[in-house]
Amino acid sequence: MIKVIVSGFNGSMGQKAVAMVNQNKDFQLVGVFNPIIDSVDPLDYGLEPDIKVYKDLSKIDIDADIWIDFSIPSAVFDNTKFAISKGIRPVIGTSGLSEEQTTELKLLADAKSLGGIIASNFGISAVLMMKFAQTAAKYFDQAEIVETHHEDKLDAPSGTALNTARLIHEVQQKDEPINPNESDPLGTRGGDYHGIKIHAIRLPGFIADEEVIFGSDGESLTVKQSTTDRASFMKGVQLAIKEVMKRDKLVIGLEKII
Ligand SMILES: NC(=O)C1=CN([C@@H]2O[C@H](COP(=O)(O)OP(=O)(O)OC[C@H]3O[C@@H](n4cnc5c(N)ncnc54)[C@H](OP(=O)(O)O)[C@@H]3O)[C@@H](O)[C@H]2O)C=CC1
Ligand SMILES: O=C(O)C1=N[C@H](C(=O)O)C[C@H](O)C1
Repeated sequence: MIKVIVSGFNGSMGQKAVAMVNQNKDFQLVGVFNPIIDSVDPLDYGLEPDIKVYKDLSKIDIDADIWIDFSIPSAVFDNTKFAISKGIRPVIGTSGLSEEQTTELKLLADAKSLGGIIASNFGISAVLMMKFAQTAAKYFDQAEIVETHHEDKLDAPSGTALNTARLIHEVQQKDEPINPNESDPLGTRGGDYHGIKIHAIRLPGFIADEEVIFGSDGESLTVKQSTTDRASFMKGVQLAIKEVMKRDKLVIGLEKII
């Protein structure tokens, strides 16, 4: 039985993660964490009475194999560092980690031979979109990314958009802006990652969509995915949990293991 702690347990994704863990016969929910809660009574959250509810990281003292994190960008680094320090394998979905933070976490986990994953997106459609985009980047020199999310999203660009841009850049290895003479007083050309423009839309009526548009002389190619239910992320989380239990390194990106 794989023992799991869910951090950010009562958020939109945390609730899906708790439900998934409870439904999977190979997993056992042992604890949940969120510092911004009033009660530590599991019954107040519809949890079984033996589940430990924590609001203080330093008080987490239970035996656990996996730390699932769907919290907030400003907290995920400290949460992950804590999990690694306790030998709990991190399965991190929270966005907002910088490249430096990600590298530091990888070094910490690898030094302890601890398996884990930081995945910008656990959705199969998004992972395939990123893989297809990386393949297309070999044949198209120019790409722009448009990501659309619900209006409560705290960070922009999305972790998925940033990871897509990284994967494209890995192949293209370009660093210059496409048109350095461009005038854009309103910032309408979007963010710039090594010449790959990223446009972030925040609107009610959406969960998470992304399209990657490639352009070349006389032709274009669009790779697009849409998320219409957060439950879709849980297939990837389950797969990641089982996979990291067999590994001794921190993996960056679900696309590296499927
Ligand atoms: N990788 C993936 O596939 C996916 C990643 N995400 C990412 O997951 C994260 C969570 O998304 P979502 O569930 O929609 O957001 P929510 O705001 O719904 O949930 C976040 C939860 O974390 C809680 N929280 C606040 N501070 C901490 C802390 N220090 N430690 C633990 N929990 C804390 C919040 O509490 P309170 O509300 O009281 O502040 C809230 O309950 C985001 O970064 C999002 O981008 C989302 C979907 C898929
Ligand atoms: O905040 C979200 O909702 C999502 N966040 C992740 C991201 O930043 O890419 C994954 C997905 O896009 C949903």
